[in-house]
Amino acid sequence: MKSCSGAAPTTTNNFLASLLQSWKAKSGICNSQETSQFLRDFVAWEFNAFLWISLIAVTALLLRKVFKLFRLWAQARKIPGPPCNSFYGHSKLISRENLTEVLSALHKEYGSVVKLWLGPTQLLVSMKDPALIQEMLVKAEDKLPLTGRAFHLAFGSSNLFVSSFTKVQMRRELLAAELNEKFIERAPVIPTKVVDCIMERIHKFNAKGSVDCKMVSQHIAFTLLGATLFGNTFLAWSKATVYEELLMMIAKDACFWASYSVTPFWKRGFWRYQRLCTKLKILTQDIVQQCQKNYKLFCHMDENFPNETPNTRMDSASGAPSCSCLEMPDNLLLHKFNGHLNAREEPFGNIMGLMFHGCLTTAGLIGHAAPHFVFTDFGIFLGQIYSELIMARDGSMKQDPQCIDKMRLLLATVYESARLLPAGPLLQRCSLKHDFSLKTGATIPAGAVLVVPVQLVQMDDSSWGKDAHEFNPYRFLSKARDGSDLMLNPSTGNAENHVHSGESSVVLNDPNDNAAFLPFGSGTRACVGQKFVIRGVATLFASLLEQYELRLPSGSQSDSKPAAKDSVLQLLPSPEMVFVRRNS
Ligand code: HEM
Repeated sequence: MKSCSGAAPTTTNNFLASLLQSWKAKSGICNSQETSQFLRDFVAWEFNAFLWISLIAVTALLLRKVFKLFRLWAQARKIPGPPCNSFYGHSKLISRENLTEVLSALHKEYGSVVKLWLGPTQLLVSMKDPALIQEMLVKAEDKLPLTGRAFHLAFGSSNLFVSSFTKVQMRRELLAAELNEKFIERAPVIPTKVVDCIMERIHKFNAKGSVDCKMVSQHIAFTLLGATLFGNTFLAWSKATVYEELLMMIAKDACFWASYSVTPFWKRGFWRYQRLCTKLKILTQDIVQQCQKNYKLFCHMDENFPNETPNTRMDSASGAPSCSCLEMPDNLLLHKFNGHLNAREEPFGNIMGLMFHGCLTTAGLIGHAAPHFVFTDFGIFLGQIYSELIMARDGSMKQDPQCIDKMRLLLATVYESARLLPAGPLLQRCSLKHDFSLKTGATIPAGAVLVVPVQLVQMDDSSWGKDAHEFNPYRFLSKARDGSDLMLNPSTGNAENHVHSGESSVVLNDPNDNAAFLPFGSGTRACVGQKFVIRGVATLFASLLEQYELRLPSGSQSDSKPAAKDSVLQLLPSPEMVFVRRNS
């Protein structure tokens, strides 16, 4: 039979044209009315098919969800804990502040693993037994999407703080290698120049009289992190103050905006917040460009000035105070660390994320450690700290880049400060796809949120002894093998002898040997900055105490208590302090 249209389909791939052609050929239909009828029928048929497929897909999806939910409910019945009485679960009863108290009461009643329904689909499982916690933190690799969401909203798509372990793994390894090897194993943890710069700022603060401990801690943390990530260029960067202010403003609102499950585009406040984040991005770009410019320039000059290191040349160019000791190279992290971005990543997202997390947490630690060095509180304790300092300054340790390792009591004080006031009240993990079996035989169903109430675990008598709630850095020190006398507690009164008795009389225990030490988390997603931060903060205190005595303003008493603010736990109200300059 002859084709009526007279025009053959232009390509064999054109499904509709060929279908029409063969239909016409078969039925002998030639006029345009019938053709358009055919097209209408065809579109209607396609549309119906589409609707059916969508309906089937949505039903399958819903059934899957309902099945998962039933499974969650069934599995959760086996975990001890209060039942979910209302549709809203227990979430209405819990505020951010009292969640630790709620979990504490539940653990007392139900044991070391308890469930808490936050809503009909939201199951929280809390663990308090250190051995179980260690097992869980090693096995559970993914984190809750909320944290990643806060970083994503503020700093764009980046993959250092995201939920999935596979996405974060490579960056973690690069960062850990940079922080641990480069700084800790080959050089003093913080170059003298950074310490000098921080001390210079403290002199300025001090000129105004008493200082707010929080403000100084924040500033120290910011300078430490900035110099670590951006090198010497950061110390002379004119926009550093604005950057610090922006970072703190973002910290105030980050969790609030991330808590919306749908990004609140309709809120004006959200756009204000976004503008702050954009400004931060522009400033990060600025400092990164400056670092790269300086680095390229000075590397290029290498051949012409073989006697000068890139850093000494950069000092004079960047205007940073010059110093003869080992220096931190500019461009740290920027090349290696940022060199593996994929197309969707915000180029500075990881750097901003690190500045954000590092500054807040490190400031919290410094702010909590500082009151322990106040002169009036611990006579014997401070005496020992000063003895360590004098030994480090005058003795053989002076030229030793690892000398901070020998200030054991100082390091133990930093550990103890981190133990008593961790950065956050909870560690969290989740297992969205698979059930999670513990050695005890208990099964945590997929979809449950796993949490560790860090404050409870770190102040538990069974892990830390009867003085678990007290400040006792000596718990991290133990007797040296040579059998010499040992300091255990300042109240014994004989402790002073030990520091004078030589370097080897006490040994600093690795705090991570105690499974209940969790200020930096543990397992596959533990904090990458732990080693660096502990030694960095101790180094800063060593310099500070060498030059200053810390005192409370006359007539004032510190009655600060730990409370959550700006995404971290901190002492509130922030204590005031006076730095009294020591005689040489
Ligand atoms: C006193 C200071 C700090 C504290 C208390 C702290 C604490 C923490 C905690 C509790 C976690 C979560 C761990 C877990 O869930 O098991 C974490 C994660 C992390 N920290 Fe820190 N941190 C500090 C400083 C730093 C610094 C200075 C850096 C790097 C420059 C850093 C890099 C990271 C990274 C990259 C993660 C994410 C790990 C992941 O999700 O895989 N931290 N930190």
